[in-house]
Amino acid sequence: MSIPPTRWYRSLASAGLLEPSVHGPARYWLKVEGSFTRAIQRECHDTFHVEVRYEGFAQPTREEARRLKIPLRQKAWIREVRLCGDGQPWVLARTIIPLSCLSGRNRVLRNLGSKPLGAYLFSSPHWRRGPLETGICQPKAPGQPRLARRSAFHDGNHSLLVGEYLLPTLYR
Ligand SMILES: C=C(O[C@@H]1C=C(C(=O)O)C=C[C@H]1O)C(=O)O
Repeated sequence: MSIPPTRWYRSLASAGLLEPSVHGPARYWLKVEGSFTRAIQRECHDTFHVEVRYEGFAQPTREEARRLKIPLRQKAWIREVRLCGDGQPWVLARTIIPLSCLSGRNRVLRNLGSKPLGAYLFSSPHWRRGPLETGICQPKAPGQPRLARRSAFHDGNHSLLVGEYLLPTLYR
């Protein structure tokens, strides 16, 4: 299950002008504050786990590079996971971590494995979340996400970008 091309909007309201379904059952998940991992864990009856689909140095998309203000050809540490509740994938998450973010105390970001990134970001006093964007996906196959959310996290002048793509199983 891969991440489809996505258009990003500064607010839920502006995305809603094109895609009224943002105001449907997914709305809660598009807006929920604090750690998304925690919010998902609260919804599980039984188990929660993070399944790593990809972790390594790769090329961000042009749009991601522009959003992070990094050189267009510079590779970054990219992490793609599935957040699974009660054995089902509920969310696909894609995180872009620029090279400048991987030194010093943040070296651990390369060694997360199945530990949720949110647990690290929200337990550290250094990271602050920027505003939430709303994403409208262009699914290419049945079952792919249609709606997403994204925000940058900042540690001083270092930033990383976390996109969370909601699978219909989460909100239907
Ligand atoms: C940013 C958070 O981290 C979550 C955990 C992720 C991971 O482990 O890669 C990715 C995206 C988020 O859904 C959060 O919990 O808010």
